[in-house]
This record gives sequence, C-alpha cells and structure tokens, in this order.
Amino acid sequence: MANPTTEDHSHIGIHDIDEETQRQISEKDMAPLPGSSIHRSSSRPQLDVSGAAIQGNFEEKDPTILLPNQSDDISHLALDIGGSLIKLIYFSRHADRQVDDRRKRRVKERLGVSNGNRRNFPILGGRLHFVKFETSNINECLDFIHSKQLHCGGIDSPRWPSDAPQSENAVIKATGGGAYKFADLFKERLGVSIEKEDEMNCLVAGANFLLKAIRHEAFTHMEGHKEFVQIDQNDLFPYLLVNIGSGVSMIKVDGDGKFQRVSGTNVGGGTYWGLGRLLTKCKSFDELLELSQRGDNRTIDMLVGDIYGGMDYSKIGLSASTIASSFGKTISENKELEDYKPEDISLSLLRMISYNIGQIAYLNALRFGLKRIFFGGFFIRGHAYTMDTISFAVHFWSKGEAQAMFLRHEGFLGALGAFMSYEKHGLDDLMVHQLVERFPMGAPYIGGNVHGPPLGDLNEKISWMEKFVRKGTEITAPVPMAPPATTGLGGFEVPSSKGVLRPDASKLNVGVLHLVPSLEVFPLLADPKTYEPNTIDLSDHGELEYWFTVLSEHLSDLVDKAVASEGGTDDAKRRGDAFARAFSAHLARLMEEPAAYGKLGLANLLELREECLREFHFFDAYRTIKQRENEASLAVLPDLLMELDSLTEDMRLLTLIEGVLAANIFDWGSRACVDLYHKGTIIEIYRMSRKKMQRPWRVDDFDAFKERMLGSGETKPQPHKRALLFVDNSGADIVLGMLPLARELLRRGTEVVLVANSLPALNDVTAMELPDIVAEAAKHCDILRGAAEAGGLLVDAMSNIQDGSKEDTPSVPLMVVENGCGSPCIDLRQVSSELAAAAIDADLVILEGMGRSLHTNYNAKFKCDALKLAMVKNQRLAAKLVKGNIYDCVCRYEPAS
Ligand SMILES: Nc1ncnc2c1ncn2[C@@H]1O[C@H](COP(=O)(O)OP(=O)(O)O)[C@@H](O)[C@H]1O
Ligand SMILES: CC(C)(COP(=O)(O)O)[C@@H](O)C(=O)NCCC(=O)O
Ligand SMILES: [Mn+2]
Repeated sequence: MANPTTEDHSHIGIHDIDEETQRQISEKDMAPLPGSSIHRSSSRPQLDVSGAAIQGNFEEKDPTILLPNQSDDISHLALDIGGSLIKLIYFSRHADRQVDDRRKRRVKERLGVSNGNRRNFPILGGRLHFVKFETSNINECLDFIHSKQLHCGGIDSPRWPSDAPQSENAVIKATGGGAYKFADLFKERLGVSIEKEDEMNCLVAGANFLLKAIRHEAFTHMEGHKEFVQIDQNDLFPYLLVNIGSGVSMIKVDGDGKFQRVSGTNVGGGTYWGLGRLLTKCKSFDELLELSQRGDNRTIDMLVGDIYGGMDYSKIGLSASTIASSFGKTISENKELEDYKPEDISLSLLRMISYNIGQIAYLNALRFGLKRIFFGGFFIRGHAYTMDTISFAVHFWSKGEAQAMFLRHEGFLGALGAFMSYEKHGLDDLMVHQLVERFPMGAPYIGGNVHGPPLGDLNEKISWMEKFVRKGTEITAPVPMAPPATTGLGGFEVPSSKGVLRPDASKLNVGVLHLVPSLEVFPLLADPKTYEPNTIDLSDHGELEYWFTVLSEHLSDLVDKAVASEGGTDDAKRRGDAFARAFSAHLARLMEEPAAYGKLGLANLLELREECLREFHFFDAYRTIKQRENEASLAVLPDLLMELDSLTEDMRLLTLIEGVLAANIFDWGSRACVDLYHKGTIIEIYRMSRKKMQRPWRVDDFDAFKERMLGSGETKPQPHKRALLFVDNSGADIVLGMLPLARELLRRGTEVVLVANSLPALNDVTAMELPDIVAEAAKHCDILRGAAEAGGLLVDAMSNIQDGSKEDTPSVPLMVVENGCGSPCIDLRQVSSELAAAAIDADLVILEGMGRSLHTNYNAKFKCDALKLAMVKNQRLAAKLVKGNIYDCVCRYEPAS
C-alpha cells in the first residue's frame, strides 16, 4: 500500500462565486470580453453558431435571427428554391488554428500518420448549415446571403476580405423552379449568376448522400413511436423516394445517378396549406398544423359507421371508424363553413392528403416491387401525426409488406444535391465517421429562421444570447409528454402523437454537420457495424429524466467553476449565466424530443455540456483544479513508486490496479465525489479510497488479467507489444493511478501509448497537458524517463540530464496521442487519425474511468485484449449496470475476440 509521507493540505473545494453578485449584474455593467488566446485543437471543430442575434422586435413571435460565425473564413452555398420554401445550405470553414505542437509532430513522425486523404477533401474541417425561408419572403433570403457574404466565396478562395467587392463572375448552384424564376433577381441584387441543377437529380443525390453518410437519418414512425433505421449501404437500392413539397414527386432510385420519376401527384403540401388557409383563415402553415392536433375529424369526414349505422363493414375489413369519404359529412348537413371548427377541418384535410399520398406511394412501390419507401419534403415537417398517417396508409395497403421511412433532413434533399453538384469538393466521398452532427446552438429557440447583419463582438453576442434565451425559454416551455396511445384500428381516431410539433420552436430537427475528414474508425473494434458506444439507452424516458436531473443539479456548481476559471470577472459571470440558460434550454428541448438530432445517448448529453461551455468561451473550466491536483499528486509519486518497487511482481500488479481504481475517485463530474472533496485533502481522500479497495471487486477479472500478464507456474507469457491506455482524469487519477501502471507495462517491455482528450472536459487530462506531467514524473523515475525520451516526449526538457544507466537498456517508447474528442466519453467510431495509427500495432487496450469504460464502451468488443477499469461513482448506475453500490469497482478483462 502506498504510504505517502508528503502531506498535502490544500482542500480541493474552490470558493464559491457570490450568487447575489451574479444577480446584480445588469446589462449596462457589461464589459467587453478580452479576446481568448487559448488554444483550441482543430481535431473537432467547435459548435458553429458562435454568435447569434435577433433583429427587430423581440416581442414578435418569429424573431429574425442571425448566426454570424465570425471565425469562419470560407463559405459556399447552394439553394433549392421551391414553390413554398427556399432551402439554403452553406458551408463554412474556420481558420486553421493549428499551433506548432511538438508532441503532434513527434507522433506523426513515429506513427507515420499521413495527411493522405486530406488532399481529397477541399472542404475538410468545416461545417454544413441548414436554413430555410418562405419563398414569398425571398428578400429575407437575399439579405441573409448578402449579410454573410455567402455569394462571394468559393472553396478555392483563400479568404475573403471582410469588405470584399461583389464578385461579378460568382456562380451559385440552385435547383427548384425558383432557380429559373428568380435568376434575374439574384443577378440584380447580389450580382451572381445562378447555375441551374436538375431538381430530380438533386433530390436523388441528396437522399443517397444522407442515407449513406448520416448515421441516424432514416426512421420509421408508427403510432407515435419513432425508431431509427440502420441502413445497410450495400443493400440500399432500389427504393422509392417520395418528396412531398408543394406537389409530390415519386422517384424510383436504383443507384447513384440512376433513377426514374415514376409518378407524382398534384395533391401535396401546397394543397394542404392552400386549402387549409382558405378554410380556416390560419396565418401560417405551423398554425394550421397545430390546429389539427386539437381537431376531431368525425365532424367532417363521413365514416363507414355513418353509412352502416354505427357498424363495421367487416366483410371487407373496414371498421366503423374508417373514413369512407373525406369531408363527406359536410354534404348532408345544413351547415356553413363557420359552423365547423377550424381544428376539425385542418385534421380532416391533413388526413385526406396524407392518406392519399401514402396510398399512391404504396401503389407505385407495388408497381415496381419496392419494399422501402422514403418520404421527404417539408410537408412532413417532423410532425408525428402526419408521419403516423402516412405510415398507416403504407402499412394498411401493403398489408405490412412495404415500409414507410422518413428522413430527418426531410426538406433539404434537393438543396443538398445542388450543393454536391459543385465539382471537386469531395462531399460525396465523405463517410459516416467523418461527419459529426452537433446540436445547433440556436435551434431550440429559432428553428432555423436565420438572418440579419453580423454582430460586432462577443459582448454583443452575449447580450443577444441573454435576450434570445429568455425569449426562447418562453416559447419552448416544455410540453408534457402524452402517454403513447394508439391511433386505433385503421388509425382513425383523433391524433395521439401530440406535444411534438411546437410552432416557432423546432422547425428543424437537424444539427450542424461538421465535416472532419481526419476522423477514423478505431481499427481495433471487433465489429464496427454493431458497435454502439452508449451503454445507457436514453430512449427509456425514466433514464432520460434521471440524467436530465443529474445534469441540471450539477449546473450551478459547474457555472461557478467556469466563471472562476475565467477570473470571476463580470464578463465571465455573464457568459456563465448565458451558458446555464442555453444548456438548460437544450436539455428541456431534448427532454421533450429526445430523438430530435438522432438517437440520444448519455455520451451526447455529456458532450453537449462541454460544447456549450466552449460556445461561451469557457475553454477549460477546471484548469486550476487540475493544476492543483497534479501538483499535489506529483509530490507523493516518488514515495508511491518506491513502495511499489519493494513489492513482489504479483502484489505489484494487484496494487497497481487497485491504485488505478482508487484514484478514479477524483472525478469532478460526480455529485457524490464533489461532496467528498469538501471533507478532506486530496491525499487523505486518495488514502481512504485505497483503504476501501476490497476484493473481489463488483466486476473482478483481475485473476484472468494477471494470468495473461504474469502467467501461471513456469510459463512466462510474451509481454504485449503495445498498450493503448485511454486515460481519464488529471491529478491522482493520472499521476498515482495510470502512470504507475504505464511504468509497469514499460518495464515489462510493452510500448505504451497514453490516449488523452484533444480538448478539455471536466477535470480530464488532455493530450496537450500530458507531456509536462510525464516530464515531471520522469524526474523521479528512470523507467519513465527512458521511455518518454524514446517516445520523443522529453527531447528538450531532459536533454541536459546526464544519466549513464539509460545507455544500458534501450527503452520501449512511451507516447501520447490525442483521442479526437472533448468529452468525458468516447465514441470509438470517430477517433483521431493519430490514435487510429497508434492502434495498428497495439494488442492491449485499457479503458479507464466511468465515461470511457462504463457510460460508453462497457459492452464494446475488441480485436485485442481489453481491460476496463473504473470506480462507479453514481448509485443508480452501480445498481443498474453491476447490481452494486456507489464506489464499487469494475475490473473487466476480455481477451482478444
Ligand atoms: N413554414 C412553412 N411555410 C409554408 N409551407 C410549409 C412551411 N413548413 C412546411 N411547409 C409545407 O411544406 C411544403 C413545401 O415543402 P418543400 O419540400 O419545401 O417544397 P417546395 O420545394 O415545393 O417548396 C408546403 O407546401 C407546406 O405544405
Ligand atoms: C461525467 C462522468 C462520466 C466522469 O467520470 P470519469 O470518466 O471521470 O470517471 C461521471 O462523473 C458521471 O457520470 N457523472 C454524473 C453522475 C453523478 O453526478 O453522479
Ligand atoms: Mn473524467
């Protein structure tokens, strides 16, 4: 057991920010924010919507919003100008923030990480944004393009000057009828020519791209239940694409660029909105759709029961509640339009049109023997009842043979296709793992109606955010979830899928797509196809509610730390406040609609929190805490190493694993642990944690691991060639837990790669910070020093130290690579190219900490030996995952599968 003699009396708790002070901050006190000089790794771009503004009157229901993205320097746009809506997609790339990082250079040299595939991606490292406008308000769209100067750029232009003259020769790709109709207007107002792209071509290209490249794009929607569909890229074609815009197109798709428009109908989205407007006097499409949710179509529609005296016509399979004739009841009564409720009219109309489209779609699928029908177009509007109705029609008519599926980017197929028609940008070559969808910062409130002039500085952004979030929270006050109900035999009862459409609030269920061609699938996953990072499924509402509460309760403490990390200034307080409100609003939105941006796991929530912090320029909230804990732990490291060296090989291995588990208690993300930190010093808590390490642990495969490491009896196994250690927290966790374990592996001749976060998350150690920590530790340890030198970690720092002993035994190298993320969890489908390169020769993976080995990857299978080590610092997770208690430990060893 470690018995450190150096005492550390620094309490871990940090002083609280006075809440009253925060409350007193008024807008006029706001000081401009200093420019941030903190390095941001470019491995995962930040949330995009970095500045946003409301233009005009805040009291308007649909305020005009701006998302300026000051840091982005190149843009590229494509349009789909339809009969009802203009869909705009633009690409932005922010300035390359690569710093001269010696560690990175070394790793590249050693591991031979190539930039090979980057050449194919002129639009690497950028983001795709999705925006829509009503075609009747085309001026808003022109203003938006103008204010963001989207029309002046091209992927090959190095950078635009902010006052760039309008480019005479600029060309933008556009599809849809408006590409013809408004070509002159674009020339006149923006000085650009429109290059017209065929609409069907674009729809198909867009749909194929989405189905291949976006993980949770397609889903089924039956009786209020949404389920994402795993698309097998090799078994995608043929399918029927039904695009429900103003009118409807039905396209049989046989492959990339291989398609035929086989049918269509003039009864489409325009019909619903047009007739609905005439009949109900609604002022907007969403108002009409919302009305339908409160409607009862039995007052309007003639049902089978109306004709058959309340009875079913069972002989031909029609229940009494089946609609016999849409609007049929209105002929027999002596009533005027005013005598009917607009709600009922809207619902009848919606059902009439949805059923009709579903039926025609089915008939065309039947004509060509197609089993899968994908529905797109903005008529669907993510509206649960519309989707249920279409699904019902397809299911009913095909007797379950054909399946209706919907696309999250429903309305953007054509615009995406137009975007992809730019030559040489490589978008169509991108693969699933190179796209990261991020929660769009503004979406919970504004739903994608985005325009207005750019904001001046960060200060403006924050003051805007304060108003914006206030406004947004009013709009998006959570709607209670209706318990799932059935639409009845034939789906003919009143709508059940309520609470999903919230006018003005969530017009787009799409995030911002980050294109990161440097991301790769972790090569040691046994089966990337079936790999699911999240252990906890948040589609279980109870689970979602629990984690929602945990994150909400942690928020005020996190804000305190974040504000303190920025010096506790008034600006920091304002940003902290804006962060708290924005993050809460996101959580509220996801509570209501968990699958809004694809399947939601706990890892996404934890990442969202980090992304949100960065959005408000809190780049490392736990910086001071991490430093203090590192220092305290480094001070006792020599004693620990001495003690370890006095043990037998067997005991040493056990003590090392115990040490890793015990030191994993330093986790500022766990409520229970943070409470502990107020009760003692780092070293006291570490000692207490060590003392409590009683075997067997809750999950205890130590004996199997020991056998692989040390063998049994006479046989001495070959040491592993290379171990990847996915490290977790700073302080004791890395210094007294993982580094000594790394040292043991090195001593046994195994190369060690420490895999750490690219960006800070809670108190996790980052790849940037590790070389200094290793250098400090190496001062007291020859093994670490030799290995760190061999791994190129110490070249400058240690070159002066003379030490004859290191000449005798050439060390195996110790290296550090970044993992490609900035979250407490890790999705191994999307890791840095460094890590992927390091993995090639590795035969042991050690995942440490709750985030990386429990919340994610607990069930992950690897091609090589894998060890998962964590202390479970949450009671509910302990009960659920290991049928145990808080502070129980997991040592899960799985030999190569
Ligand atoms: N805010 C909106 N304004 C008008 N129509 C909307 C709106 N949101 C959804 N819709 C529906 O979407 C349809 C347009 O879908 P879309 O795919 O954009 O087709 P188009 O290219 O013909 O404009 C409209 O006819 C209407 O049914
Ligand atoms: C955020 C964390 C995953 C970090 O844990 P770690 O990976 O550092 O072991 C963990 O602290 C956590 O799940 N916290 C929330 C639960 C709680 O407060 O109990
Ligand atoms: Mn951690």
